[in-house]
Amino acid sequence: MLALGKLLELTLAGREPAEKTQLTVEGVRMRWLSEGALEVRPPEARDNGLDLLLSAGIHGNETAPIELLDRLLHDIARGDLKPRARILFLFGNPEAIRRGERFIEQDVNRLFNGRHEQSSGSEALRACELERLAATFFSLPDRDRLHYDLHTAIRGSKIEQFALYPWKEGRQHSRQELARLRAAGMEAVLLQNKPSIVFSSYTYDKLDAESFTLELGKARPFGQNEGVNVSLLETRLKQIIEGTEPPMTDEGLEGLQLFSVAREVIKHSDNFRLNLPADIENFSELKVGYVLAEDIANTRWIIEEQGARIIFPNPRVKNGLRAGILIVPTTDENLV
Ligand SMILES: O=C(O)CCC(=O)N[C@@H](CCC(=O)O)C(=O)O
Ligand SMILES: [Zn+2]
Repeated sequence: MLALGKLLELTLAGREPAEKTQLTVEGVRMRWLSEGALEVRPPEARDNGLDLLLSAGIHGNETAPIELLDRLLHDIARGDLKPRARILFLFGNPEAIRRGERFIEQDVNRLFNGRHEQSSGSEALRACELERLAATFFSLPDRDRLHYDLHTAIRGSKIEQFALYPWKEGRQHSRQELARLRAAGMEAVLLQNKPSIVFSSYTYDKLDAESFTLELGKARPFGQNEGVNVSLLETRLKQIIEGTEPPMTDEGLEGLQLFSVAREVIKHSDNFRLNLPADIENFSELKVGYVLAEDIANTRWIIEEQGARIIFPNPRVKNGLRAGILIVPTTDENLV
């Protein structure tokens, strides 16, 4: 296998490859761009006009998605997977991946859409570099742009695999992309309704990609991901890469649960208290009237919404950041 197919090994060892560009037997060009960043370009005659950004390891302890990208890269480097799409592979936070931690000083996924400019340290620099790599990759005109930012969650979930679909003023969510996600094994999609500072929101908002955060199961260390079943996603990604994806129809949305954000719960101070059991699962339902959280100056987060559920509850985030998202079921009427 070509040395550049071993991007994960290089990243874990903190090494630069001796050769920065390599050609597979199929004429696919692999180009190392920076730590944890590799571009794959099919021969011009085979290029189908799709630019696909696949990122993982934005949180260093979320290893199942990193292993999935590693397998795809190996297949490409061996010539077993024959891309027709241009692809950018990104391992988001190399130092955190090496240490098996979510982050070192600050969460990279709270530093996009310019937030890194108001901050400092290696993770702010990395967010800036990831924005630059994505912007350069998505700068070619007249091409389709797709970004999947792959994650696993801190806790278990009543709905194991789901996507978060960013929001931008004046842009509508795509039915076709939701059908594609359904075929890739996603059981639910959270339709965002305001701007955000995560990586997928940056590529959706600033780079006009169709972008998603995908949650694939519970975060575990390398080699311990038997419980995370990514087979449907892996099959679909291979089809997208090779341009052999079956056509998507409206029926493709069947069985996909849609949610919208009712409120983001923001932690304002060290007095923040979240009234949930430590082992609560994502998508747990909360009854109207329940006091979800309390914060400084007698602030109380009381459930008002029928059918409310919680995802990503985390009272340990830094002040000013999201400590959970309250979501409610929604319909597909606003999709295009
Ligand atoms: O399990 C958790 O609490 C977090 C899992 C995770 O990392 N989720 C992403 C979601 C990004 C988005 O909102 O699109 C994150 O929190 O960064
Ligand atoms: Zn994550």
